[in-house]
Amino acid sequence: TRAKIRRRKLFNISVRRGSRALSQLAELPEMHQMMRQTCRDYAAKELAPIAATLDKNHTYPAKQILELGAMGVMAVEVPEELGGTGMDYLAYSLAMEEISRGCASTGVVVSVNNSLYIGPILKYGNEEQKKQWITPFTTGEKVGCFALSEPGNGSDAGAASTMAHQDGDEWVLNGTKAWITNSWEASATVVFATTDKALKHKGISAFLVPMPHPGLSLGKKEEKLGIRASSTANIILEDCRIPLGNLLGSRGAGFKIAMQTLDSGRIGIASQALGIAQAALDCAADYAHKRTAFGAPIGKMQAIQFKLADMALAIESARLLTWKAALLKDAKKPFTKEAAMAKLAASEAATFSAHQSIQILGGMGFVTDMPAERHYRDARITEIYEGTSEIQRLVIANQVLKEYQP
Ligand SMILES: Cc1cc2nc3c(=O)[nH]c(=O)nc-3n(C[C@H](O)[C@H](O)[C@H](O)COP(=O)(O)OP(=O)(O)OC[C@H]3O[C@@H](n4cnc5c(N)ncnc54)[C@H](O)[C@@H]3O)c2cc1C
Repeated sequence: TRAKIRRRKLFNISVRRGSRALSQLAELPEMHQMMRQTCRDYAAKELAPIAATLDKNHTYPAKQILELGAMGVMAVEVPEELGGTGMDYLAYSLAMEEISRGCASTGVVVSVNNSLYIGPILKYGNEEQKKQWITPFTTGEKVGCFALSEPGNGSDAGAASTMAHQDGDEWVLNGTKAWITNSWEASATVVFATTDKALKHKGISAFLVPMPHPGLSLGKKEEKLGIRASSTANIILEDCRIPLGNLLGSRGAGFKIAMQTLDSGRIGIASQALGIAQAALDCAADYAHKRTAFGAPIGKMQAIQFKLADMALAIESARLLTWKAALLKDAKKPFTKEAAMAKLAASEAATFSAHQSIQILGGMGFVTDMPAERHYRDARITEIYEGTSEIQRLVIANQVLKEYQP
């Protein structure tokens, strides 16, 4: 009987623990609700009204990034003693969704600073590096970037051809990094370069490089389909010298650092995609109430209702996956598969919803008077960067096959 009671108690505890985690998916803790509401209000008031102009003129949202810094959104996961907000990845995901709902370009600036730049330094940096390379990047005054891709390799990141060799007490970097978000505004970058070519991906190391810096120059700003208020350009390294102490993590650990960074980053991009998808639904549902055809609001027509239902379903399913990936990361459990699933589901929800939103708006969906066409353009990148949809499927399949290893 005692054993039975013990089992029942254990069972109750685990049910209670489980239900606490589950209840986070249904109803967020108070601090998280506050973060979500603050970002939602800010995005509705300060970002949504200017997003079209920022997009049209390719304007970096400098003032808004400073304001987001003051709100604690530029370094959500960074401990308070380093100048950050000291919250978790679920909070970061909520902030990213709401900011991107207002302006997806602003969303990607926030995401690169939080997950791609600060993320690896927080995990692999020593105390001195954290103080020097994280704290000034928590306020929005400085932003960072992440230089992994190259003109010759994106998905196949292990084939990096940028080289780093040691010369006395310095590293000397040579090569070209491609597609680097935030590069034109950044004050520092994490750069991946090969220190030992014979070791292939195990010979890649990560470096911290200040910007601007002698030997580092920028390519032209890419003319993009979407997220046009964020800058994307090559970073060219020609005998770029940095102190030996700017190595991040150990020599040869670069590929692992990059892959782990992208695992986390994908939760941020999933959240950006959710924001775009939600904005597309906001726009379409509002229009469905107001637009009349054949004597009734188009929202009364089942064909339109089914589109709205499918959009809402795709968004809510992807949101649950995204929150689950964030909760696993926060619980320090493996989340590679879930982050890839979240990114895949949310980016496909975004392109699907943006497509349907234009259809619901008809001709008005095709012109810049309404935000639907921008959502459609902005959504597309979420299926490409931080791993294409094909790469997410490979990551998921790898994990699934591991689970079934005979
Ligand atoms: C706007 C923008 C911002 C970006 N920001 C950054 C940044 O800040 N930092 C950074 O380092 N990079 C950045 N990137 C680069 C981005 O991550 C890459 O473009 C992406 O990883 C794809 O690489 P690729 O363009 O070289 O395509 P490729 O790798 O050449 O892929 C071409 C096609 O082949 C498919 N493919 C490739 N390998 C496989 C495979 N094994 N199985 C099945 N299909 C495969 C791909 O899915 C894709 O459809 C950015 C890109 C853009 C467009």
